[in-house]
Amino acid sequence: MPEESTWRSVFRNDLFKGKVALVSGGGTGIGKSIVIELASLGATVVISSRNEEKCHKAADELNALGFSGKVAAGPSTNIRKEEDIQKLISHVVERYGALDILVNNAGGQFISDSADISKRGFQAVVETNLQGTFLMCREAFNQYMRDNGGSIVNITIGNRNGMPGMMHSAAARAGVENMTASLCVEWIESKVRINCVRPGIIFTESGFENYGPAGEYFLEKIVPSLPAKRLGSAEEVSSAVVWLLCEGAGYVTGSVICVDGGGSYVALPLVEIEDKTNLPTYGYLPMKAKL
Ligand SMILES: CCCCCCCCC/C=C/C(=O)SCCNC(=O)CCNC(=O)[C@H](O)C(C)(C)COP(=O)(O)OP(=O)(O)OC[C@H]1O[C@@H](n2cnc3c(N)ncnc32)[C@H](O)[C@@H]1OP(=O)(O)O
Ligand SMILES: NC(=O)C1=CN([C@@H]2O[C@H](COP(=O)(O)OP(=O)(O)OC[C@H]3O[C@@H](n4cnc5c(N)ncnc54)[C@H](OP(=O)(O)O)[C@@H]3O)[C@@H](O)[C@H]2O)C=CC1
Repeated sequence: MPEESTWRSVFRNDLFKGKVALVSGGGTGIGKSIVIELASLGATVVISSRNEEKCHKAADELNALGFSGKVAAGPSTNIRKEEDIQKLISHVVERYGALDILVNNAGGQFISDSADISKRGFQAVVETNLQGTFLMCREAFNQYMRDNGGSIVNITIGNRNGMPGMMHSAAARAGVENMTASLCVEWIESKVRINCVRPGIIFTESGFENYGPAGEYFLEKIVPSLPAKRLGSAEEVSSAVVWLLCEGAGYVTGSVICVDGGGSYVALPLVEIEDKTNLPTYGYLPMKAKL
């Protein structure tokens, strides 16, 4: 047991006191839950997304709940646009004097068979999730973290077994995870740590609203196949994010934490596959039809 005078748990209320954080997509769902954690632990948090009004509403709501003044909406930002990102990062650095923490949570996709995804559709998803995350990281590094250090978490998606029906997003997020592996080495000299959190299926009203009946399919078909037998909560994601961001994770960089109730380790029925043998067999022993 360490001496009492030197003992201090990493889990304490002022963990992020004096820190300035930026959470993209922080006005809704998982992002909002990350904002609540960071502000509760003392950080000043800027949130941004395309819909500025939504971010102002969320900031007002959270400040009224007791985070008085700790949460602020930044300018409207589409992470598909480089100039929006440059303006957002300079806004944070100029107005708050720092950018210690960046959470790249903004992202999304539509559900589609891969054969039906147009070039524009594929580009839109890659620009949002891979290019957008890269440009946010690059600007945060160039405008602040290169000289001052910092911590970055990128939110990805449960893509270990691919993701039939959301191929474009799973591929883009795999790119984010590999980019993270490169950046963690390139930027360690600047004392920048960068990690990913890979959520499985997390219930957020905002997220599921996008999917209509496809969202219902997820709930009905996939949940019973999940080892945890339930969806995850936004709070279960945000608690992993704040741990990665905090000083207690000081030796963790380039890693990916799965928050998925074990979903990565089973084959999920993400698409219906017709019950007939349609892959031709190569071999000499006669096989029974169903084996
Ligand atoms: C453990 C394991 C767990 C495994 C299981 C894991 C489950 C994961 C569950 C994940 C949940 C979430 O991510 S929840 C988060 C959900 N939230 C979101 O997705 C919101 C953000 N998404 C978006 O904004 C959109 O999806 C995105 C495509 C990125 C941008 O859309 P925009 O309309 O702005 O794009 P545009 O530039 O106007 O359109 C470009 C083209 O995109 C295509 N396109 C856009 N929307 C389309 C649509 N609904 N259906 C078809 N095609 C579409 C068209 O081809 C468009 O071209 P034209 O036709 O020529 O115009
Ligand atoms: N819920 C789930 O099961 C899972 C979610 N994820 C990922 O977690 C993140 C949060 O999802 P969740 O909270 O569920 O859903 P939300 O729809 O609430 O979150 C997505 C956020 O991203 C913002 N956003 C989307 N596109 C852009 C853009 N081009 N520029 C700037 N902001 C953008 C949205 O705001 P606005 O529309 O105002 O721009 C919104 O606030 C997303 O990246 C999602 O893909 C990953 C795995 C599973």
